Amino acid sequence: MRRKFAAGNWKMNGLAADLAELEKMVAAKPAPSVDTAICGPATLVHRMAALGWPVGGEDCHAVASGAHTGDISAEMLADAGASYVITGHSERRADHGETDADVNAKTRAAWRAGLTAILCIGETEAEYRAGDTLDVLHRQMAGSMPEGCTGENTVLAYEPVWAIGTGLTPTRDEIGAVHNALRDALIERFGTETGLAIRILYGGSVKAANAAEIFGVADVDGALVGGASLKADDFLPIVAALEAAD
Ligand SMILES: O=C(CO)COP(=O)(O)O
Repeated sequence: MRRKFAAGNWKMNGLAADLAELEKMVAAKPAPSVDTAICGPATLVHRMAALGWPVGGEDCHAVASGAHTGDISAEMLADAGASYVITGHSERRADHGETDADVNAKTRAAWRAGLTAILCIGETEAEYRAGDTLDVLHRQMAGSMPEGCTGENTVLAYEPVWAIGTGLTPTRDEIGAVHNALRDALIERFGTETGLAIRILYGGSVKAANAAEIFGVADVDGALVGGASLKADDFLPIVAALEAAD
């Protein structure tokens, strides 16, 4: 039985003053029946973790330490109190040219440090319009997901690039068809037990207003939430909707 999971991604947002939002979330003590986490900027991870809410990084380097100015290793995130790290977010793939092989290496780095990887895949608008969504996702999964994925060390996040920060989302049927195909692909690659254990999150313009509808789709195990995770008043209703979902 997969535990539902509501994860936030603060992206390049968050100053010390914004920790007050996380404090509000902690104070609300929401939904013990679902997993929650906020992935925050590296500058805040330590302080976020100290508040007692599960925390993740947004990226990590593939190696543990060394001459890589400005980079953060998975071990550093774990040392700062993180339990998760996002790998392969489309903004890193686009802004930093990260390839599936890079994402694969970063995901293995996350495991090495004892972190759970929230591994992101998703098609661009052009790929969506061309009807190539599943081909793209299968290719990204094949390249980005290392051997050894389990329900504990990896969470898969389907984030259509064209739905991120745009207010657009695929239809329920489209999300359902994609998540169903991803589940089949996980089972084929990792076997039935593991394929059924790996959680698949949807991400892209999830808000309180559409959360219940999205969480009602089969094989949606939760969400990776960007903009609506920055404020407690936006994120907590999403967590509540996940808890209420069948
Ligand atoms: O990229 C996302 C989460 O990783 C989604 O961002 P938005 O929820 O702001 O669309």
